Amino acid sequence: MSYQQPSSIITRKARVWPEISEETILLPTTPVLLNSQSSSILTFIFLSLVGLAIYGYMFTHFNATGEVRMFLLPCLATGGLIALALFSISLVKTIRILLRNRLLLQQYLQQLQEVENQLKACHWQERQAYMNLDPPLSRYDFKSAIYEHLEIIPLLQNTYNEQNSSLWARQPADRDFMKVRIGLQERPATYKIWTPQEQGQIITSRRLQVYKDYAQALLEKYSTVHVPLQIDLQNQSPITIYGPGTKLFIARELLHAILSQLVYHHSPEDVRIIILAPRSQERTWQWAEILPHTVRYDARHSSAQMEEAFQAHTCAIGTTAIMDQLPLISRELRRREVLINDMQPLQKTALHPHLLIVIDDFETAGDLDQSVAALPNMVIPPSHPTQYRRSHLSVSPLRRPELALALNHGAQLGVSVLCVCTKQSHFPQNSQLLIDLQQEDPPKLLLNKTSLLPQHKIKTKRQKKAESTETMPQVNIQARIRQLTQPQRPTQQCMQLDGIGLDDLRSLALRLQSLQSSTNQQLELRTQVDIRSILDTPIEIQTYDPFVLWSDPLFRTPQPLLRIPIGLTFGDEVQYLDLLRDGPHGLLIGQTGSGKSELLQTMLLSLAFLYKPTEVNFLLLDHKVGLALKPFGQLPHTLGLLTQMSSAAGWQRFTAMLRAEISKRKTFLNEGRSIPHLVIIIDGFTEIVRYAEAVLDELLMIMGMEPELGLHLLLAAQRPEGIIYNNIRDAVQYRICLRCATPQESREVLRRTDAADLPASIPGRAYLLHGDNQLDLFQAARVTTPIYEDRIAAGQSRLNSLLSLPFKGK
Ligand SMILES: Nc1ncnc2c1ncn2[C@@H]1O[C@H](COP(=O)(O)OP(=O)(O)OP(=O)(O)O)[C@@H](O)[C@H]1O
Repeated sequence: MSYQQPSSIITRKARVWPEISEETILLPTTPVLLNSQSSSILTFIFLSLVGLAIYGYMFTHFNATGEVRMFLLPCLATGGLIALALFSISLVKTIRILLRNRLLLQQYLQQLQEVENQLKACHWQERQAYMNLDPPLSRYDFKSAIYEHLEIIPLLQNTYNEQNSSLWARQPADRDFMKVRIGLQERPATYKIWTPQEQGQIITSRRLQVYKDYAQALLEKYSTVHVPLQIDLQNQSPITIYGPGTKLFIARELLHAILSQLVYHHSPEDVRIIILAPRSQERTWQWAEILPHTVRYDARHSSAQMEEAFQAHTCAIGTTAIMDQLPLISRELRRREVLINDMQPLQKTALHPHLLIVIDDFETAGDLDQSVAALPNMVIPPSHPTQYRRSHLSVSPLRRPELALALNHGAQLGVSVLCVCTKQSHFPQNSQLLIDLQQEDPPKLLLNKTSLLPQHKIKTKRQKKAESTETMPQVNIQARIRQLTQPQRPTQQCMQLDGIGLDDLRSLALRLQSLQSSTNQQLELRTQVDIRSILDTPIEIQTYDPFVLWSDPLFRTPQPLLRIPIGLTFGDEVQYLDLLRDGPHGLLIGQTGSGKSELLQTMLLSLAFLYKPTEVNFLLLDHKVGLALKPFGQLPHTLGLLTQMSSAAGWQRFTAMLRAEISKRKTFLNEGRSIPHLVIIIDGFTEIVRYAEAVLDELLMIMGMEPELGLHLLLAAQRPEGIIYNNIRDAVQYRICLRCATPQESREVLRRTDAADLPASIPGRAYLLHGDNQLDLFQAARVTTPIYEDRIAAGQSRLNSLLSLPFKGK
């Protein structure tokens, strides 16, 4: 296979991390049942019967006078009545207790079912989130309980173009840079399940015992999750895959799977791979020769030389190729060492790009050259490997001095080593992580007794658990991941190892071959954007006629309606916000001076430019005097502008207005009439909610209404504030975040801290988190730009001038 020039450019997108719940879910307390006193009723019935029997006996057998008999009769009747009354009382009491216990049990069951639903949701969310981050490569057992209810697109079924936001997404600053999955593991869930202490004396009943077993089953089923198991190629190097005997085939499949994951998630800009493999494995490594990640990396290459370098790759198969490759590796390692030594201690950063040296096993006869008799005892000084270069490779590359720096100081130099070994004696020196495919005992050579202990414990626990829970998938442990340098860290168990076939490898390499990464640094992001420059047809203010534009099919985007330009992103691409696709509801957060008011104006003006008042209406609210929104009150689109909403009365006015509008819309809808969309902008909503708490419910109610009513809320605030924000956040679909005061605030809005790093000197710079989780960085357009300012007649309000123009012909 020969290397082709790349044809498609991949611009890597900003990443959005999935939300994984860390909440603590409480299992309900076992109810304290009351004693039903059924035994006391029986005693009572027995005693009453005995009493009546005695009376009866006396009445019939004693030869008493008629007077005595007369006396005995009422006694007998009274006694009988008292007994009956007492019996009824105690029966009622018992029934009450039984009913109460039944109610308690019903409530307990209901609580357990609610908790189960909550646990199910968290459990699924966590599994789906991790599976989205690390999907399988091609094949997976979709019938397995591990994948139940998950939506999975294997990496090979993805598109390999600009639209794929996960391709080459991992960048050096990301927490999962150089981390790749090797299979699946079972580990404790991120959310916690809390079991309450049992209170008081527990009276057990059969039903209660069934419910307690149910609670226990919930605890066992949901306290762990099956998620991908990752290894850290950057920080755990050297990494050895130990596949003795027949396991060598699986070890090589795993090695291929690791590399496939690596080249999918990392761009060749950030990661370069060098492969050293024996001639016997030529067929299994051919796919790697066309990967953009194995194009020879040489820091000294000028861009003019790059084209020539495209022809050379770093996939060295066979001893001759390896002997050519080793001096190059050695030279690069030395260069990195010099660079690191020259850096000030505080400046020391990981060197770029990260190099991964992959070494296959050299065990088969003929994999290594025969030692040359003339140079049997020659020792190569590590400082001059190339000068003493031999033309034969008689030991595995792992033993070669050229690789000593990579094995001993790889972490500092930005170099990792990943190898396959079939013998413990071949493990590289300083091996940090061992992926042990051997089913039996761990290698004695590297593991002392202390490291066996936790593993033994885990195994026993797992066995016990497997016996007790039938619902859990029963999978064999296929590999054990041991930290060799930190024996105190528990061994991880891999339940399903990844692997990939040669056909899939070839298909992956062919798709990646035509791609090239483009860095965001190459593309500029402007600092000033005039709103007129982002509209599809340039607007000439002096001759602008709104009616012409509203009916111009080229100018407006007919479908989907409500797609408005709001700024420019990298490479002068227009940034759109689609209130239908991304919405209907959204948030705009930005600290004071970040450009919030300007952006609101831009959005309103974009909508007014593009859509007629019969298509879009506005309802505007500002808790302050509303200087920014005031000019828009004159637009024919605007139903109302309410300012100084700092009292409950103001809010009541708004709700009354809104309710009337909603009921009008409902009537219109029932009559089959079309209704314009209503964009409701609330500036300073957290302040308004503080004055009138009922506002929050009202807002949430509006957000829950059916989309046919055409309501679109845009809530603007300076910061995401506590509980108010939390409730709102879940109800909105898109979020625009200008500069935030703190990383925490940014995280609350975007799930990442980047908005806190937006430059304060560039107002209007913002992130847009779309409804489908895509994140875009853009520069918001302005209604009034300094350029435009000069062109407006002196003394005229800048904004009013612009706003009056669109409707002059009305
Ligand atoms: N998109 C933009 N491009 C360039 N400059 C901008 C942009 N948006 C705002 N600015 C500049 O930043 C200043 C502050 O903007 P703006 O008044 O919109 O901030 P704000 O976030 O609404 O502040 P506050 O919350 O205090 O009202 C503006 O006067 C303008 O000079």
